[in-house]
Amino acid sequence: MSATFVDFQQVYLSYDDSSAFAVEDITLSARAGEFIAIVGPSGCGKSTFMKLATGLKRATRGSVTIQGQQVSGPLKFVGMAFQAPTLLPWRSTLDNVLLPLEIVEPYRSEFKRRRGEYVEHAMRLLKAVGLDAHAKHYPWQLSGGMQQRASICRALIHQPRMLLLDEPFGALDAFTREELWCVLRDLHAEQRFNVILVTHDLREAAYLADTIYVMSKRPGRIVARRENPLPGPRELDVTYTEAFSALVHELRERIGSVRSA
Ligand SMILES: Nc1ncnc2c1ncn2[C@@H]1O[C@H](COP(=O)(O)OP(=O)(O)OP(=O)(O)O)[C@@H](O)[C@H]1O
Repeated sequence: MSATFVDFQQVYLSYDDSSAFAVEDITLSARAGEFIAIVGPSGCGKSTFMKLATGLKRATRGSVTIQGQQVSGPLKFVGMAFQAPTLLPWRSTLDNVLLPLEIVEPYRSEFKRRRGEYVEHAMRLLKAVGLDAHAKHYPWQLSGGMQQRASICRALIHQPRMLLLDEPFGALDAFTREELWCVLRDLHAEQRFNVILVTHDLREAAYLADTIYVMSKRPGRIVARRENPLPGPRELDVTYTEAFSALVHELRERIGSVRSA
């Protein structure tokens, strides 16, 4: 069993310092390399949870630690990707992927000297997601799925120990989404970074995550924790099995009972 990587202990967050909490009593821990998914109804606090995990927001009460260190400000060893790929339109795919290295230390001060090495690394990532032939293309020359692949490469370029994904595949068609599930599965299997995936898509959570947490509506609380019974890494065929459907149904029921509560 690996050591704990992310640890939330009775965490509360209020945006306006009132007693109205956006999230309440969150206790959760993830092992190093674990892939967790957070699912729940709209507005339950999934994005708030992300802000707490990256240090963008500080807990009003309780403690958030990463590798045993209290989180007290924005963390550098985190990569993030969101529903909108947010690539800069005037930069090529390759230059978009390199962007964090031009901004974040210690890479920034080494950027000019080590550019060749950084480009090699970016090209390896682009190859892993099938985009190496598009490195010189601009975002407007890429499909939505290709842009999202590029934004995942950008999130991984500084070899983060933790990858935070907020509905990263929400805007994509079902086929592209499933293709990107496989891309993410393979990158995770190879590099074993921690992943926190926030999603409305229960199939996505059941396919990708080692552990799935269900949150209640505001104030967001964790109402269920489910370890994925299906051995990983999973092939897409698993999504047609009874065991997979049973897991998705179970999650749906838990969310249903949260919504009607
Ligand atoms: N900056 C903010 N200031 C005040 N309240 C906020 C702020 N951000 C979020 N909230 C409130 O906190 C609660 C949780 O919001 P959050 O965005 O974390 O939910 P979510 O589960 O990610 O929602 P969705 O699934 O719709 O994206 C909501 O009631 C929201 O109105």
